[in-house]
Amino acid sequence: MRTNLSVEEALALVLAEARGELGVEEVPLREAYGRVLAEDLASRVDHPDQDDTAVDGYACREEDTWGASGDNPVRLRVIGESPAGRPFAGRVGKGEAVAVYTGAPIPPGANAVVRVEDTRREGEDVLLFAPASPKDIRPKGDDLKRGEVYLRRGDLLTPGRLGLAAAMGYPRLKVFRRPRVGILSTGDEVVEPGEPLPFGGVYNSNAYSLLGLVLEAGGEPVLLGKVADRPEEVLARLEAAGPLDLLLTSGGVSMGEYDVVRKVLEERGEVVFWKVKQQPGGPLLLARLGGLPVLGLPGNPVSSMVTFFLYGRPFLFRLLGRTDPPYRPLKARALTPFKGAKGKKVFRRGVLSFEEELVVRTTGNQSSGVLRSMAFGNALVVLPPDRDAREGEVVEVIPLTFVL
Ligand SMILES: Nc1nc2c(c(=O)[nH]1)N[C@H]1C(S)=C(S)[C@@H](COP(=O)(O)OP(=O)(O)OC[C@H]3O[C@@H](n4cnc5c(N)ncnc54)[C@H](O)[C@@H]3O)O[C@H]1N2
Ligand code: MOO
Repeated sequence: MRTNLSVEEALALVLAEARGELGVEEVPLREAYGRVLAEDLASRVDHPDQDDTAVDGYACREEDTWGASGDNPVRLRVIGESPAGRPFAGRVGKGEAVAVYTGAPIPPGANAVVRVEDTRREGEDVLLFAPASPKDIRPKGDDLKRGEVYLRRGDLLTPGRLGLAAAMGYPRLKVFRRPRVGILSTGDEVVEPGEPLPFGGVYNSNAYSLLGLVLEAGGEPVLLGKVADRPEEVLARLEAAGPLDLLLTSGGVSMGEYDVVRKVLEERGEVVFWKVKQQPGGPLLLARLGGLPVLGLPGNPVSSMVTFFLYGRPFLFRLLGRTDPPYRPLKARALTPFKGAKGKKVFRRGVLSFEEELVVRTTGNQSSGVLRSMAFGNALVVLPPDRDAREGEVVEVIPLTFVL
């Protein structure tokens, strides 16, 4: 077992456990939001499928309308109309116009459109108070070209991409199966919300903050409850859970020796590393149980969230083959001081905002037991080992991008 790793070494070992490929399933568009695409999608259509109008107005020949103005209107003869979905059958000749509505095909012969608000209808004729513009024509394939790949395997299906898949003509999409992530809590003091809280007890918040994080990262959380101090119980709980792609445990990693999960992992599995030079989250543990990767997250509520965000989330992204990075560091000016730690990389919680430049303020009490810092912070402030940040200094921040 390795110990006292740097954050980078630990992350590399965690990612190395994200082996193999998730199965693929086909889902209708309405169920595909937030899933990860398992195939490249080439457009089945051109969009628009022919030149069409971007405005309501009259399609005509641009050269017939030059010089049109309020004082000097141009008169054209209206020979028909082309609503969206019902193209005009004829051809627009010299001195002629066809009434068109946004999204309608431009009739042959026309090469420009004048907006309806720059016109006045007079029986069979229309008066133009401005010249027609070719800029209000959207060329065929402006948005999508048939055969071109716009969405790729590994792309997260955001609202815009779901719409794009629909626009390309796909009713169903192949997506990766959601990784199943078991969440197991330990600790005699841990009690489910709703139960009476005994003296010294604490409600099981970790299970639910982790559930949210797993969902947000594209996983399927499997709540395994809390285990008492019996190894057989842990194994029975895991067996009943069905197949998992990752197991998260929370608690019992700092002192370790008496902890049931640690005992099971050492006796039945293999501990890859324990302890990372970071704060919070120093006692993080990585193990294997059979083929199952296990992240032993520290019990403190902030520590379990931060370690999942830094290691569990990238693990799931890797397993899903996602094309977007799990987090994107930025630079921001610290408007409050942030305290570092000796020999450890530090992740403080801050509120990031834009006030002429990106700025970040502390969320206040930075104890690993104060969950409010994760509930109301929107960024981690990253300090290298042995470094405090003074007020006014530029620091690295990782936005907590909970996008789904
Ligand atoms: N002598 C030392 N003590 C501690 C060390 C150390 O190095 N030497 N490390 C500290 C650090 S850092 C952390 S983080 C914690 C990690 O503790 P454990 O993972 O062993 O977790 P517990 O002791 O079981 O609990 C810690 C804390 O978190 C609360 N907790 C636990 N589970 C939950 C849950 N599901 N929901 C909400 N809160 C939970 C628990 O009540 C404790 O308050 O160890 C330090 N100690
Ligand atoms: O790492 Mo412990 O995570 O600070 O309280």
